[in-house]
Amino acid sequence: MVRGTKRRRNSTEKPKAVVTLHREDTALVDDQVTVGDSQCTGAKPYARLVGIRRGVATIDIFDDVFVCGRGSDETPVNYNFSALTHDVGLYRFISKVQFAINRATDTRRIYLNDHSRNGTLVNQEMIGKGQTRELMNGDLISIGIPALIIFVFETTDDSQYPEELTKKYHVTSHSLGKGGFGKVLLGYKRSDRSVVAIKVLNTQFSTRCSRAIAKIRDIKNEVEVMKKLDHPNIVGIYDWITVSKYSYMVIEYVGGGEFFSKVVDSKYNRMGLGESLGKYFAYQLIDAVMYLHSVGICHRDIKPENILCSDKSERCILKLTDFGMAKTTTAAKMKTRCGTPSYNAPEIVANEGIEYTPKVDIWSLGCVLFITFAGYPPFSEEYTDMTMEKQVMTGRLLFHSQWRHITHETQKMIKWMLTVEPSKRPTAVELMSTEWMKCADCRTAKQDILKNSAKAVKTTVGGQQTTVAAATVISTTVTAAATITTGGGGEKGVAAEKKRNQ
Ligand SMILES: Nc1ncnc2c1ncn2[C@@H]1O[C@H](COP(=O)(O)OP(=O)(O)OP(=O)(O)O)[C@@H](O)[C@H]1O
Repeated sequence: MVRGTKRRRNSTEKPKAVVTLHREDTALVDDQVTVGDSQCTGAKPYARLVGIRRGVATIDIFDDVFVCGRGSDETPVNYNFSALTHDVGLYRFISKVQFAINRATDTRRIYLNDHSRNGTLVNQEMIGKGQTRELMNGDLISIGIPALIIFVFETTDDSQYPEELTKKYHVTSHSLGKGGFGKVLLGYKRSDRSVVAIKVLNTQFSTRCSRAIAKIRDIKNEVEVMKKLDHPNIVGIYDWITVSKYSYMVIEYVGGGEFFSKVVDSKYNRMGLGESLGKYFAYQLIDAVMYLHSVGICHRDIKPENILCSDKSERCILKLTDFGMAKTTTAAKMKTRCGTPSYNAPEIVANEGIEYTPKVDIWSLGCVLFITFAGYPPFSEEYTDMTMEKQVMTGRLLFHSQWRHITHETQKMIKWMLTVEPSKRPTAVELMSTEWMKCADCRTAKQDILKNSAKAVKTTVGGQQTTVAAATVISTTVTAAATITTGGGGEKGVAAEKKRNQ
């Protein structure tokens, strides 16, 4: 069994928010901004409630006490939600006085006081009538139940984003995650209110050496690759804006977090996702890679961290992302040693400067599927009997007890993908044509992908048509990111590997 190390959370590390969005419903705000009296005096608002529900305005806050609720003659409020009276399901949750925003006159800290019986939630945590919570930039405010997110709370500092970006997109301060280059923020398109993810990339600085993204040229390559792609299992791109030393990639919002978190989820007991669910995901990933290779793109960094889940449901749609290492195979020979060590194919590990092919993606995919079915990594420095390089170069695989629940056919397929000799390794087309990929779970996956893409809308990116899921929000899950703090075996092995690879 693989022995791993615990991923310790730094005491200063803040939990990461993961937002799940069911696109059917989203459609953000009307851009109307209601303002307090102070506007007449030319004062600046100290905070803003960004409405992320159709009909809910974005509200600039000037007053030290700002009350939101249905209101009545006896209980006047600053914002009365009257635009939501048609939305009976939601309106019934709103109290006459739902909550108040308070700014302390001395410390200038900002608080939410919950006044309602149904309750107000901050980042999906119930505050409760009579209780108070300090608000932070980017906090999500819901009413009654976690899914009914109404506002993103923001302290105001508009100046940080360039007009080229803000005239087309509203950038909230709600962080979806952090990468080696910077951050990923929740935003929405001003034109149709659909939700987007905005990657803010510092073009002069990258903390992650493994990622060739520090230079504008490399970001351009990533964008050019993404613009060529149109597949339901690949994250779509809407826009790319570069101003001064920052680049902003506006991409499809995928709200279920990394596939990595799914495979290490304690509910699977570190034993893998099992045959049925594993094949459901295998179909989607093979389909994505088959498409990529058919349009002459090699990803070169396939791993669970670069696959996002559409939502938190068990059978979600997977989307391949992070094309920072991708290469157009028709344009140039691939020789560069890149990718993530424990997912790299032997021909990359050999580092002999010999040209390799898109089969390197099949190897990485084999590693991902091995982990998916078994819950532990096929190659790892945690195996102390031989170096990781040797494990990869010899294709040595350890099959622990969990494989007893996986069919021989599946095991055969994984071994085929992890064939050391590239010419004997299958192509994605060959994998897709096997009987193995004709199972009921694969058919279900196919139907689910189709259903998901039926909800897609066509958006123009740089003159090209890109399919992106129709963003219709609401139903967002915020969870702490500390999923990998305990446990052993596979979870620790995979988690440790992830840490090492960063
Ligand atoms: N399209 C998206 N929709 C929603 N959340 C996203 C999206 N893209 C990224 N994220 C979130 O942001 C986090 C970091 O994203 P990203 O993939 O850009 O960085 P990374 O892969 O960790 O770093 P690097 O790009 O340097 O390798 C992800 O783990 C995910 O939680």
